[in-house]
Amino acid sequence: MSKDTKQEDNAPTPVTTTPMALNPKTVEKTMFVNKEVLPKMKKIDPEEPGHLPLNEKFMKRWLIEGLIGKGGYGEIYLALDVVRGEEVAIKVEPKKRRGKLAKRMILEQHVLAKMQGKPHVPMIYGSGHAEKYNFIIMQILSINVGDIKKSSPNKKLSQCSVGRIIHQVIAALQDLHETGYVHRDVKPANMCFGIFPHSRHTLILLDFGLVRRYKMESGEWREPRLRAGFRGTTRYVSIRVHRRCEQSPYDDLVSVMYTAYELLAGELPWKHLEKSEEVVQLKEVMTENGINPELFQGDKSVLIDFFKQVSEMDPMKEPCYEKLIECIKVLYAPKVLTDPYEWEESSKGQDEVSEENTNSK
Ligand SMILES: Nc1ncnc2c1ncn2[C@@H]1O[C@H](COP(=O)(O)OP(=O)(O)OP(=O)(O)O)[C@@H](O)[C@H]1O
Repeated sequence: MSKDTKQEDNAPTPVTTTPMALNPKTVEKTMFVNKEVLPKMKKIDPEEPGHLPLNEKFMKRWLIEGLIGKGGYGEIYLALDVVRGEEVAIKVEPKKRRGKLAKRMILEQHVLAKMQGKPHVPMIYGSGHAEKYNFIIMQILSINVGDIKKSSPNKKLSQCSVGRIIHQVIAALQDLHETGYVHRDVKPANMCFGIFPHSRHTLILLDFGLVRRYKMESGEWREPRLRAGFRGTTRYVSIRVHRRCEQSPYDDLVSVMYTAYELLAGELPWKHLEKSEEVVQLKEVMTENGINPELFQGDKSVLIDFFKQVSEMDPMKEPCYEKLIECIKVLYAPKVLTDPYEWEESSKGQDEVSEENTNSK
């Protein structure tokens, strides 16, 4: 569960009927999935109630193969769609939480449905509700960026990978913001790459359970509340969120800024602080009186311009996404978004070796 995340406060949209019709246009063939790139399975504690049973069919169609993700509200399973012979991800959330109807996934499927066709959101193949759960059937993705970082040899990513990740997150947020919503939980664990040769360099933003509408269909911004509840994850939220301000696109971009720092530097300066008041103090030290050079020494200095641009933005205005992208491109030039990432380059050697071994048998 995201630290400090709470129940979404938007009006819910009803879940689609059970199950929503599959859209053949959005169904991607997953028959030739290389199991090596699938997310690692988590152990299921048999004592803990509420899991979907392994090797049984959910809704008579999706054979549950393992647990791949577990948040505070829902669980994500790898499953085989027995009708199409394809691997999918199933996100489930109990319909009731502490006696109340759970709304997060209802809102999430609503926003995901609106965003279908955009390059940086997961494709959804169906959604609805079963006896005890709300569920979303979606495109299966690779391990998340937070776990990629953790498994890299020095627990950080190269400037070139970070630049390309951040470029794509900004593009993902531009699409979401243009639909009228703010994400409110941008962090490395909510970013995954695709698993196919044509999608493995495309970053997908996940977890739309905390979104909030900030502007109307007309483009007019909603009146900000004087005091908003805390939504997000302490490590990545902006100073404004600590101060309980209404979130705007600016706040998502501040989370992108902290994400960039964490991926590049290995950790954020407040990683080991437990109290939210201490975290916000250090965030203030970092940017409140201009960018603090102490915290941007060595390799981190490449982030100074990006930090300046984001932290000097007006939170009440639409961001200039193109300018931010131009600024972050400096980190990965002359590479391009389709070039292999460092983790592929290290596994490429191994793939070649294992292929050679197979061939020589
Ligand atoms: N479609 C997918 N394919 C592969 N892995 C996924 C997919 N969706 C989610 N995951 C994995 O599951 C993890 C949790 O997913 P998600 O954030 O959507 O769940 P959540 O219950 O809303 O979490 P939280 O309580 O942290 O907000 C992600 O970090 C990711 O690693």
